[in-house]
Amino acid sequence: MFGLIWLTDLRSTMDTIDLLIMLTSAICHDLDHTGYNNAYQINARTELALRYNDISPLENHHCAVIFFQQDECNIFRNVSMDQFKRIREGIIRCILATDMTRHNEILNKFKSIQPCFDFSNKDHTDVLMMILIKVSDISNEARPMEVAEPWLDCLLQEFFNQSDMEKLEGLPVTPFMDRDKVTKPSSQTGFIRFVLLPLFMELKNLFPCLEVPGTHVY
Ligand SMILES: Nc1nc2c(ncn2[C@@H]2O[C@@H]3COP(=O)(O)O[C@H]3[C@H]2O)c(=O)[nH]1
Ligand SMILES: [Zn+2]
Repeated sequence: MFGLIWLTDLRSTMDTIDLLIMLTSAICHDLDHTGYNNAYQINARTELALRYNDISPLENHHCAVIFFQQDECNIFRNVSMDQFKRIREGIIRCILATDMTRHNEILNKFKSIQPCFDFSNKDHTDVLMMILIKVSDISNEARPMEVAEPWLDCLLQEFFNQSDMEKLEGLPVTPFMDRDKVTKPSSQTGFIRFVLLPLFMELKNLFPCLEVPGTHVY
């Protein structure tokens, strides 16, 4: 997120509260993650799923953890009431946008406003902020291989751990997490082609400076 803000020079088009919202959301967006995704939470009827009525249980939890912090851990203790209201609303919007079941909804919204994007229109910048946190969230593959691959290995380990648990508990097995069906290349080619690139390409259309010369994707 920090890199994206710099590369797209958002400091000249968005105000500092929005930058604070984006950076804080990026840092906190997976706070206290259990390592099991929403589908598991819902199918296993975990405490989180019950608490949040199956509605983005993880993302609701990550976000709530931020605002439960008190005293010296409350990073908002010095902001005014009005600023707090705006920051809280923005962080909730950004973190809830990281639920991948909302991927197409948010991407389509961005596509529809893209031709007439206006930085002074709050509806537009709200969608852009959701897109930026989504891009940051799934951007591991945009990093050099020696940085990305160890993190990918951790991700696949987490996936396989979940599908093993689903098998053990007799729950529906999440296909893209099944060690008997997924390999590292098959997982990544599908994810990059169908999820990552369509999202990244839309952001590049708004910010052509994000395209690295000589890497045009057709
Ligand atoms: N297969 C695959 N999935 C990814 C990759 N990066 C992010 N994701 C998925 O996108 C999800 C975004 O939200 P989470 O961080 O909860 O969990 C993440 C993973 O399920 C990747 O490089 N490969
Ligand atoms: Zn998440």
